[in-house]
Amino acid sequence: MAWRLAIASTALSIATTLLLLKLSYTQSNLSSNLSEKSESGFYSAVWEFVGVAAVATPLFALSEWVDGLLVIHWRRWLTGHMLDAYYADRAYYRIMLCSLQGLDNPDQVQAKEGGGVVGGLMLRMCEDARSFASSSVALMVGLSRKLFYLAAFSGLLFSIAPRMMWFLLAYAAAGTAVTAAVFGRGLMRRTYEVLRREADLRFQLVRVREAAESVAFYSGEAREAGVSHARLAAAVHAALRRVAWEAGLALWVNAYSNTTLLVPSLLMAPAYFAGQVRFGDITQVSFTFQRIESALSFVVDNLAALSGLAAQTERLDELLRALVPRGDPGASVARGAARAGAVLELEGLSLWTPGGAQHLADGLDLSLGAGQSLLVMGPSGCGKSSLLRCIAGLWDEGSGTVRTLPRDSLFFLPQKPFMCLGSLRDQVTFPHVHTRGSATDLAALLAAAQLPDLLERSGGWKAEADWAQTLSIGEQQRVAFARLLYHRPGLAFLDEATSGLDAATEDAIYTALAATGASFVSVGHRPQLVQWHTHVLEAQGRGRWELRDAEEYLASRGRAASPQASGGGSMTLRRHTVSARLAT
Ligand SMILES: Nc1ncnc2c1ncn2[C@@H]1O[C@H](COP(=O)(O)OP(=O)(O)OP(=O)(O)O)[C@@H](O)[C@H]1O
Repeated sequence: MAWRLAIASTALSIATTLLLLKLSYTQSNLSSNLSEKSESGFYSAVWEFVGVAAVATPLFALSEWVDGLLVIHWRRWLTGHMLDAYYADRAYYRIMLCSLQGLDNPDQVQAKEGGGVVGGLMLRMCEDARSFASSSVALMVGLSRKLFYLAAFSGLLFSIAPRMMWFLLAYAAAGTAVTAAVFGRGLMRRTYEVLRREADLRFQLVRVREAAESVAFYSGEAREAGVSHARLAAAVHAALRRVAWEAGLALWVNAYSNTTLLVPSLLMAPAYFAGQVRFGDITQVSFTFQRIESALSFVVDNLAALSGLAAQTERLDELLRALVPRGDPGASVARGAARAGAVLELEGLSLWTPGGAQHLADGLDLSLGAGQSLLVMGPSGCGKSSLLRCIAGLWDEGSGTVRTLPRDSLFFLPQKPFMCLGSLRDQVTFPHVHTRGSATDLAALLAAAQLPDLLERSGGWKAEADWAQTLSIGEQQRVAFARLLYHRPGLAFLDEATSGLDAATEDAIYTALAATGASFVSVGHRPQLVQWHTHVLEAQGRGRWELRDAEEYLASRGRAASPQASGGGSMTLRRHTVSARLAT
């Protein structure tokens, strides 16, 4: 559609240019007949003018309308294309990882200093695509129209006043060269800076909105306001610098174009006084001169818009480049299908954090059979969630092999619950778009997830709310568990998915999970979780992990927690302290 509209816009540009050319002859006739006091000639020129104007007026309006449609259709295609690239191949996640490492913009320190250029780019993706589409269409249409003017009018001017044509060509070439050299790159840089600083400010405000409650609990307004004000100041500073450049450019453009105002009359006057040309020729030459002058001065007149377009193009290009997968970064984990009877196999798995700063697993071997379950334990930051990231295919840096069931038989409950935009039903069926099963089946899932009253409380399956803000973390974890039951995976992963729940609810949840017969892998800190698993994988530090049978693990813990052991003693002591405080 955009291509068809572009062709229509070009055809209309040609038609309107021809009409303008015709109009210049009509105007010339009008003025000449007036000055020669030829009444009949004057009125026939008037009718001619009315005829041309009657065709030209709707054509100009049609041309505007087609240009407007072109902007909208192109914008729709461009934004749709960028959204596809953003969601394809988990690019949104990859560029988040890259921006954390400051890789989004190889030649800049900006990524670290600005709070994530890619973060800002992502926020402005739709906005940038919209303004890119409108300004590029405006400039393209403007440029093509000027080229048609140039083609149509330069022959005319050459035939009437060749000296003037040469003057114009030389003048415009010099003007364009000076403008591009003095203002071009500088203005483009300033515009880019303004776009970037505005994106930084927006990024900060969105972050505060997302973490509003935490900021409020910390009474962190003053600090966050300080950061927002600093970013606003940076945006204003960038805008002031651009305005200064624009003022300089406006001064130059005015001087440049005003200089040419008198040229046609000055150059034509001697021939007119000598009776060699008619008066109408002077007006026609002035009209033609202005058309050609404006065509040749396209760069001078539109430098601000061109530099804005260049900055927008650069930003979109940066984002598109970030969305394209980089070449193979080197060693990466191999993947395959689990062999018969197994649901998860890790063979000699070595895992690094992205960028390779930390070694999280060193030659880990593990095999989990159907119906078995594994609890991953270890101190905070040892790499428990990262193991799941690697199994899910989010992280790849390392070596060894991961074999699992097919991706659609796996289901991950991440550490931070995610509530999508949409109804309560959407929360349970996410990421499915179409619901499987009846409302009663879904209600049974909520009941199994220990949320029997949520449906009624929320106002039905179609109720929409900001679920991430209105449900407690524990409730969000239970909704996520209902989601897991809905998808009935062969192998489920629960990353501290019950950390917000009391022990009784956690028990009920694991009972429901065990009843499904699915294999599952949990990440957790609480020792009482062990009872629900057949195996325990515990971090030993420096990337080493120990796999044990759950019973063996409990037996060893029992020995360690005997009254003689210091850990058991301190736990008892703490309980006494609490009850003493309560009694007081
Ligand atoms: N995107 C990332 N880039 C680089 N390092 C990261 C990234 N994400 C996490 N890490 C680091 O990897 C290490 C392991 O993180 P991980 O989330 O796996 O810890 P964990 O054992 O699950 O911790 P917790 O129990 O606190 O959830 C941490 O030191 C963390 O700082």
